[in-house]
Amino acid sequence: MENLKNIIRDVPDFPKPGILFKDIAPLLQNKETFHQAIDAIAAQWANQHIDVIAGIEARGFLFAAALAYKLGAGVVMIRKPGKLPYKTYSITYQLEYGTDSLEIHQDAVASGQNVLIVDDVLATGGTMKAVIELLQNFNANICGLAFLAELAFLNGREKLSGHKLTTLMTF
Ligand SMILES: O=P(O)(O)OC[C@H]1O[C@H](OP(=O)(O)OP(=O)(O)O)[C@H](O)[C@@H]1O
Ligand SMILES: Nc1ncnc2[nH]cnc12
Repeated sequence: MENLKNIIRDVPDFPKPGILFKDIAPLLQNKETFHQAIDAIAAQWANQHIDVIAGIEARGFLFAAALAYKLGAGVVMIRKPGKLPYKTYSITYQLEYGTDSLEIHQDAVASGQNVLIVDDVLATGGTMKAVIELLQNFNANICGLAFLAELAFLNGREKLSGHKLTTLMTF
């Protein structure tokens, strides 16, 4: 796992001064590290009978689709405002660098389905907390939260207590 961690690039002052951005692009574009990351996250969630994987736009989509294929699940898109064509539920939340909103189709998840929520990076936890709230619109079972990487110094995990949470690496 050290090679996965080492390939993530630090970009200071992006997207705002004072933010140290963890750029996962090098991990994605390398065929060995991308494959290794997907296999390792999938292994953490094998045999959990997951029906759908909810991926968070944009980088979360890359992991959600690959993991869903690997685990035999469907994919649900959680998107930035105004992108989804059908009726939506919406939520506004605080980000490490501003506020944002997310939306989901009102028929995205069926009653009783097992849902895994996936994103690339856990920072303050604001995004994932909002997505958990968004999923309260459905009578679904949130199996857990899967991340590639956690920025532990931002204590995002504290906002997500009560849910099974996995990450491949911690900064
Ligand atoms: O834990 P938090 O503090 O909420 O931050 C984590 C979120 O921030 C990033 O998304 P971003 O909004 O930068 O979108 P992107 O994937 O479209 O680049 C990342 O992909 C997570 O979704
Ligand atoms: N510092 C950071 N690096 C990468 N993705 C992020 N999402 C929120 N904060 C981030």
